[in-house]
Amino acid sequence: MSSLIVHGGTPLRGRITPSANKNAVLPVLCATLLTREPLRLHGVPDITDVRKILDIFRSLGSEARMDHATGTLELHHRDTVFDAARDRLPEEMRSSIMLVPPLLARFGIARLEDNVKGCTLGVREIDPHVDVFRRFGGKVERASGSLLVRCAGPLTPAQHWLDYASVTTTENFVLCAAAANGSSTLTNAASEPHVQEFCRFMAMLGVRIEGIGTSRLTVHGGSALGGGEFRFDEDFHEITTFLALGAITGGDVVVRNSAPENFPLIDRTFDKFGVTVTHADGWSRASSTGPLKVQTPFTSNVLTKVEAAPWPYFPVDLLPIFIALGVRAQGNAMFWNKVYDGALGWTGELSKFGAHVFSSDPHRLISFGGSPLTPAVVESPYIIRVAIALFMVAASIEGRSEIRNAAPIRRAHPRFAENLRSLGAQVEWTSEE
Ligand SMILES: CC(=O)N[C@H]1[C@@H](OP(=O)(O)OP(=O)(O)OC[C@H]2O[C@@H](n3ccc(=O)[nH]c3=O)[C@H](O)[C@@H]2O)O[C@H](CO)[C@@H](O)[C@@H]1O
Ligand SMILES: C=C(OP(=O)(O)O)C(=O)O
Repeated sequence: MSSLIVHGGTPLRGRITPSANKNAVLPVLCATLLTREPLRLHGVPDITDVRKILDIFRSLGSEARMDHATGTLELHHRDTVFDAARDRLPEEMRSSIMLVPPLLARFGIARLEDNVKGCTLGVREIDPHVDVFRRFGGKVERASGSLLVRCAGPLTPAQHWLDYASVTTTENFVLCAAAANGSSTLTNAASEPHVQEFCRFMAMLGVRIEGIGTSRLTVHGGSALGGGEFRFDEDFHEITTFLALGAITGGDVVVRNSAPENFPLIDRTFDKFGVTVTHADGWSRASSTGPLKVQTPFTSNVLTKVEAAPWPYFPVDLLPIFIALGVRAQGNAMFWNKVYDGALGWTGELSKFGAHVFSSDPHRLISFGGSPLTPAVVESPYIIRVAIALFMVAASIEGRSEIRNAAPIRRAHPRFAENLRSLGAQVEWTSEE
């Protein structure tokens, strides 16, 4: 078990250049399997989920050369072979499910392990994915401990309307549609910045996509896909995380940010906790005058609230980070996770720091912020952003705290402890890897 040990209470100060977004990089990596042409990807983060995908590529016979010093990945799926009886897709990460369409398109079969689950956020359905595979002509059946998906001939174009704007289901639809010969349309598509980035990568491969960034995507598939070069954008999760770390420790952190147009709602949410975010010349900065304080609403009988749902709502993966700000800020706030039904169970750990939060139901939490906090040993669930949130609270308290089971952070944030130390944090992992 990897724990993070922090001696908190130091205001973090300095500049951070964020890495790419895991949730853009992983669907892109899965998509690369659709083309037999060479590819060069820039800004690939050294995170455990990426390593797992590259390992499976190599075991299938693909060439994958990663230069960790520059973040450049050379990929070539020319002699790739998949054997459903032998090859196992990576476990403990949701993204493995996006290897299914390229495997179907190339080999007519894919096998998905039941343990292809990501963070333990509650129910994470497989059925919307199964619906998509079936729409494109896939046959789906249960095998022991896995799902088998087959397609005797080429995938056929499809029209589909999702029950809800699911991120990876949208990406799976686009992957299937790129391989299907004709035009396919998805309604109620997800539109997160990482979904848009993934679609731009598909366009670079030669797939024409209309409606990127909207809730209806039309994909013109079937043409031979090319190779090329692609550079990943900065991760808005990591940008927000470091800005929040600066704010919660009373410091001054400046983060590179080439896409401030994605931030108006995130900025307003910071504002609700007394943190002002400014963007200038490709950098973002969080500042506060004095201790954090929750804004008082003008409406009577309501709490200041953070309402997380599919984009363009406030992003659900950022909710724990703002819960951390909530327990630090004077005043009360409500956090509403409209997506997951099991994403707030961890909040009892906050009481070990002396924080006061109340779960009104599986989707809603109220923070009664501003209580004096003391260092603690806490245990993170298998949820990347919760390990970070617990770390944030610990970093704001003078003294030694320990975040047990913090390794999920390595799924998404390369050089996390190194970046923190560059800002002045006293932090270390108890074990490497
Ligand atoms: C690899 C990857 O990209 N993972 C992200 C992706 O997961 P993922 O694509 O698995 O998440 P989905 O968008 O499918 O949502 C997950 C679950 O939330 C529930 N749900 C979701 C939306 C909704 O309007 N109603 C609803 O009930 C469903 O039970 C669903 O199974 O998107 C999630 C939501 O932004 C993020 O937390 C994950 O980090
Ligand atoms: C929940 C996440 O990842 P996954 O979907 O792989 O569990 C995440 O990136 O925060």
